This record gives sequence, structure tokens and C-alpha cells, in this order.
Amino acid sequence: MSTSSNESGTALAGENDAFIGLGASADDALLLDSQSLTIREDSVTVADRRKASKKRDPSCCGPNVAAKSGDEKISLHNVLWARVYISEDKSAVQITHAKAFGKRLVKPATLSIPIAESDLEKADQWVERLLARAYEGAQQAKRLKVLINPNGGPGAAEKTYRTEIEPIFTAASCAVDVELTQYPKHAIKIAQELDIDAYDAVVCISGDGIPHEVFNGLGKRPDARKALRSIAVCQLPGGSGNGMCWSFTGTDAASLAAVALVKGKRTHFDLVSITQGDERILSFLSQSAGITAELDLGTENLRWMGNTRFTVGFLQRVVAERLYPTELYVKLAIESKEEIRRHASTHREPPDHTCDGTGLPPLQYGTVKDEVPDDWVKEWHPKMGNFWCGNMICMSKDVHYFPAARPNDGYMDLTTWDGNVGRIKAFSIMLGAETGRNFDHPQLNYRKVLAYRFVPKNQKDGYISIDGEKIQFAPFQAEIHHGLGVSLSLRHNSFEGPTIT
Ligand SMILES: Nc1ncnc2c1ncn2[C@@H]1O[C@H](COP(=O)(O)OP(=O)(O)OP(=O)(O)O)[C@@H](O)[C@H]1O
Repeated sequence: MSTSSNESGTALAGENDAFIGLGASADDALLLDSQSLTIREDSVTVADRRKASKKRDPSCCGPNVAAKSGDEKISLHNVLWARVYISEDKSAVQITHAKAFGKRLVKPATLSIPIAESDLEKADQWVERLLARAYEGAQQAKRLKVLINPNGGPGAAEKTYRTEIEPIFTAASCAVDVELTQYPKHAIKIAQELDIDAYDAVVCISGDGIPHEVFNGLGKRPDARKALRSIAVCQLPGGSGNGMCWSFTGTDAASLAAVALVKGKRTHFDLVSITQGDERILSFLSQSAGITAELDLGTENLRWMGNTRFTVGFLQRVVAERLYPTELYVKLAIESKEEIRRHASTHREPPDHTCDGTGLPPLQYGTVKDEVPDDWVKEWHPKMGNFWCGNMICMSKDVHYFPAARPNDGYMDLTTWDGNVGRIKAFSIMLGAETGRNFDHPQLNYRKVLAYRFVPKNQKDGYISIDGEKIQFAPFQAEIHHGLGVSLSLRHNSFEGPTIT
């Protein structure tokens, strides 16, 4: 039985239990003259005490007593900010939260609970406690550098930001510095020159192009390792793919993703170095060749169709049994699906990249121009239909192509399937990705790798896509950098979406 009472002495010993309930300690409750505010396991409730005391049935004190109809219950996830408001004639506890207006939209709303002057001190402490619980493991009042690609996706990124995202950032007391990208590759320059100590995160309101540029801008800095490991790079929906936003927030509804971001915890995730010719670039999402790359980069003429272009393009290629002969050299880490399943729940701590150098980490396996290391497996894929190597679980809406991906397991998820599997099987692989069931498809070769070299054969030209950006149709090599990047995620070391267990 709790014996705490409010300062005006109106709460009786034992009566508090009715307001606090199981799982909430006395410090979690703020008992005011007429209302009680209680921090519970995953919510905060505001209950009318007079109603509760009058109606209270002594045989039923339990966790739900305070949650009567008419009482307010707000999930801690949706609590954006709280404060004690003081003016000359009144004071109040104000809780600002994300309120749902349908399934894909939340807007800030503020609940104001009047308090007496004598309650100010304990209200202050309670508000602090509420914020600590609402932001458990996450930084409050983040400092955000927002980059908007005004041309991203259907060109609506700026409007989406102003109407759905900015109100959430403001309500969550974030300090925001907004910049519109002015020309292609502008975000590389911005990231190169960014004061990394002035911000907690760069938030790209864009497709996959802007985060790709930001990672590469950070990678070009003399203090690349420090920059990549300290500033979080995030994506909110403003383009056509939004794979990173889906992977870390589990949605492409802008206001919901914005709430996930302000409540997001710093999570390290793997980045990949790609070498081609004399160039070295960073990849954060995926590398593809074959059908996926052609759909991404080679169906611009069908853009007017919207997302249907992918279905139409896919059908055309599968029916024609298009083949993309390839020589692959692979530094294998986990070879079978059974082993990948076993590995799914284990976690490998990433190395501290900052302790041993300044620029990008040195390449462990050399570049595409070097000899292939002896312990790599050489594979000939004369009938390659699709090559897709991923770093995150979700590539775009309903495409959870890499259900075994973990933010910082230190491996890439390398998949291939043959172009002559037949259209039913090809379709069932792609459709299976909606729920991650593609992982178990017998025709989908799925491995964890540390590095690989991709060498296209017997084709004059074609498409290779790195994070949705076209690179030359020529050999390239990839190697993982365990936990080199950082982003903000709902859960530590976990992507959102269907995963294998
Ligand atoms: N002001 C601008 N004018 C023209 N291009 C720009 C501008 N700002 C950025 N870009 C370029 O737009 C490209 C696409 O960006 P982004 O990925 O955000 O949009 P998208 O339409 O979703 O593209 P994608 O189809 O690749 O996902 C990037 O390569 C970027 O360099």
C-alpha cells in the first residue's frame, strides 16, 4: 500500500493505490487536488481524482482503476514534451503529445492540467521524470540539420516537411536548421562542411539520393571516422524509395516517422565501401545488378506510371528470361540459411573506429584493382537474373527483401537468383519480400558476406545501382565497415519490419 500524499493532504493512504495502480511507484504519480497524473509502464494517465474516489469500489483496486472513460491515456511513445507552465494568475502541467488523426497522421496536441502554487516543486520533479521515461535511451530536444530535396520523389518533400514533420519537431523542442538542396550532389558539399558538433543528426527529407550524398560527404572529410560515428544520419519520407526511413521507423507516413525520429535512439549500423576504377564511395542501403537495377535505373521512360512501372518492368524481364552473366568473388561469413537463423539473435559489438585513425577506415581487402584474396570463393553465375546485396531490412514500401539484416552485425546480406527460374518462382520471390518470406524461397540464394567482387560478363552495357545511384557498368568490389555509421532507431540494434527468428 502506498502512503504518499499530496501536499494539500487530500490523498489518503491506500487511496493512492487506486490512482497509481500496479507497475507505477509513488514517484510516478502526481497527486493534485482534483486530478492525478500517473506514469505507467508505457503510458501516462490523467485521471479525475474526485470521480475515482467517489466511484471507487474497495474490492477492485488494481491497475485499471484510474483508466476510466473520460480519463486521458497517452502512450509514452507519443509524449513529445512536458513542462510546468507558470503565469501570473495560473500554473499548469502541460503535456504535448502526438495525437492521431487517422492511421497515417498525427499532430501535436497539448493537455493542460491546472496546478496550485503549492504543487509547483513536485510538479517540476514529476515532469522531469515523465520526460526521462518518455525518452528512455534517447536524447531529448535533439539538434537537427534538416536537408530537403525540393525535387525529391513527386516534388512534395518541402510541403510534407512544413505540414507534417516540422510541427512534430517543434512540439518536441528540437532545434532545427533547415536547408534546401540546390543542385545535384549539393548534399555532399553540405556534409563535408558541416559543423558536426553543432548537431545531433542530419535529417534528409528525400529519397535515397540525399542520405547517400551525406554519407559520402562525411566520408570525404579529413575527420571522416569521427564524423560518421558521431552524427546520426536519418531519412524521413521525401522520395520514391525511402528504404532507410522504413527500416528504422517502420513507416513512410511522415508525421509518424517524425515521432519515431524525435524518440529515436542512437544506433550504429554498418556501411559499405565500394571501389570501382580509382574511386571509393560509401553505400548505406544496397548494391544491385540485373532485374532490380534495371527496374530502378532503366525504366525512367515508364516513370509516368508511378509504382506500376516496377511491376510492368519486372514482368517484361521475367517473361523474356533476361540473364546477366556474372563472375562473383565472395568472402563468405555465414553460408547457409539455417546458420543465418541461428545467428539472428546474436550480437557482435562493433570496433571503435575512432580510436585508430581519422579518415575512412583502411580497406582490409584492397580495391577492385588488386588481386582477389586467396580465401575468397570464386563463383560463375552464367544465368544470373538478379543480384541484390543489402544492408537494411527494407528497400521500399512492402519490399522487406533482407529480413535477416541487422543494423550492425558486421555483414552484408548477399542474394542472387537465376533468370531462368520461371516467372511464377520469380514472382513468388519478389512477392514474398512483402513479409520477408522470400528468405525461405529455395530459389533465393541468401548469404552473409564480409566482402565481394562483382564482374559483369558477356554484356556490352547494363545497370549497376549503388543505393539507387547509377555507377559504371564495370567490375566493382565491396567490403563492410562494421558499425561505422549511426542513425536513430526505435529500438537499439534492430530494424523495424518482419525479421527472421
Ligand atoms: N535542387 C535540386 N535540383 C535537382 N536535383 C537535385 C536537387 N537537390 C538534390 N538533387 C538530386 O536529386 C537526386 C534524387 O534525390 P532523391 O533520392 O532525394 O529523390 P528521388 O526522387 O526519390 O530519387 P530516387 O528515385 O533516386 O529515390 C539526388 O541525386 C540529388 O543529387
